[in-house]
Amino acid sequence: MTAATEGRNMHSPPHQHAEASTGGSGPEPSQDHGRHDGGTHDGGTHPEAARGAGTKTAGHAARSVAAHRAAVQKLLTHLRSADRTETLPLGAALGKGLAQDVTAPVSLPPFANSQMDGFAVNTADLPDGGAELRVVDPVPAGAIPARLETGTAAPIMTGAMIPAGADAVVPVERAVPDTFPLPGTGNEDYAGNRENTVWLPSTAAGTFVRSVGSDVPAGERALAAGTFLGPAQLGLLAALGIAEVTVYRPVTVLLVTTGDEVVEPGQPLREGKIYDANGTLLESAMRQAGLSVLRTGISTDRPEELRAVLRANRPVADLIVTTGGVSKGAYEVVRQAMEEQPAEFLHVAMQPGGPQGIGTFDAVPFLGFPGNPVSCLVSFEMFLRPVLSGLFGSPAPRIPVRARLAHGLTSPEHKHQVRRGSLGADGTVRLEGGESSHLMHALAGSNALVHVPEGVAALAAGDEVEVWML
Ligand SMILES: Nc1nc2c(c(=O)[nH]1)N[C@H]1C(S)=C(S)[C@@H](COP(=O)(O)OP(=O)(O)OC[C@H]3O[C@@H](n4cnc5c(N)ncnc54)[C@H](O)[C@@H]3O)O[C@H]1N2
Ligand code: MOO
Repeated sequence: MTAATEGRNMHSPPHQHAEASTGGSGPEPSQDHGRHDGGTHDGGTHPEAARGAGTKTAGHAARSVAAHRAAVQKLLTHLRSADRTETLPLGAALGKGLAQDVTAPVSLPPFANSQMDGFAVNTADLPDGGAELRVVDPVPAGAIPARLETGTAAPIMTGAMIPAGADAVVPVERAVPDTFPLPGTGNEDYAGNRENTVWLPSTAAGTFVRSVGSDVPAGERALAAGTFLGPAQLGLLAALGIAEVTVYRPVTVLLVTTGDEVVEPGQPLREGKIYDANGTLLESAMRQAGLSVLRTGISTDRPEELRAVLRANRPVADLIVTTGGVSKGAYEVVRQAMEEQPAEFLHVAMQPGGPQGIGTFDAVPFLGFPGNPVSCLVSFEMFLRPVLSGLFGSPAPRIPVRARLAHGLTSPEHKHQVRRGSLGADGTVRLEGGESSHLMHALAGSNALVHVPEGVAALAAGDEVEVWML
């Protein structure tokens, strides 16, 4: 939105919300206790509060974060369908979401084996006080050993099959002598001494034996549909002998940034213009989350141009995401481009990222994120990322951790505030920058989002908060 249109917005009539297209989330309880101006709690020091000062807006209650997330989920649920899956070799499946349950085709381990380099024994041969046992042929990993006869001990290597008749392994360090016979020399030890026997201490049955199926038995569900495939999950599939896996195909996002004031990085910056941060910021966040992203270049503030861009590219898009042009002005390009479409523009009780658009454009799901860069990333993290995680198992969900604030903060009581911060190794989190959503430098110096839930107006140093690592 340009300065000129901002000026005009101050005198524009209150915006009437479009018919809700997503439905389903039902009437929202009032979240904002009569404040609908998109400003903050601090009585006008926040730039966005100053910008909205004196503006009277329609008395619609803000939608809760949970309700908006549910609306986003409803908008995208149809993308979780069998015809949107593909079967890939394990090496290509990193970071994808598993589309079907995987049942273990074999047991892990597939046979009982030794957890130590030592002597396979029958514990009945080792009474209290230990016993001297005759040493028989060693069992290397990969071999099928002969049955262990009563009164004998078989040198056995880690991972080698436990001989029939043995029920425990004594580590070589606990044997006397604590060495194995030289390979190919029968019972001779490394020093060349004739050692036909070894003394072993008393041992409980099962000691250092990795029993068949103790990790996962054949026939059991090894991974559930919707699991994020990281190194550990792919490693498990490999251990089970599975070479290919069925995953969800990436969602393709058509990402369009807007604004007459916005220019591509690398271009000369004329007066009154700013560089497009949102395109790179969101494309990066989306690609990191496993999405396929199509960029169109920056749309001007002319709605017919934006509509043309969206129409030209919509056939390849599973989802359209725009930035900017969604707040209260009369000349907001995204709102205007969506006028004939089943989309609504509303306020979520969240800061930043309050103004949001949601609906469809020519039947393609559409999300309109606000123009401020931090608002864009917070919108992605609060709505799109968790919904995609829940539907497809990819990206991996953010793991909420508890941390102690390094210093106090204030927050608009009627909104869920998302601050940016740095979580240190000592478990304290330091806020980076203020609450304003244009603070890219502070965002770039952060490693976490800090959540201050609705109903909280102030927190002190040492108070616990929920933090999401970025
Ligand atoms: N009267 C009101 N005014 C505003 C409200 C409100 O509730 N009532 N909400 C404020 C809040 S909060 C936000 S966030 C913004 C959202 O506005 P828009 O989505 O319409 O976005 P714009 O006005 O186009 O831009 C906002 C801001 O972000 C800058 N911008 C836009 N695109 C980019 C980009 N690609 N890269 C970097 N920066 C970008 C733009 O220049 C503006 O400074 O509305 C408030 N106003
Ligand atoms: O606070 Mo706005 O919600 O800056 O995104």
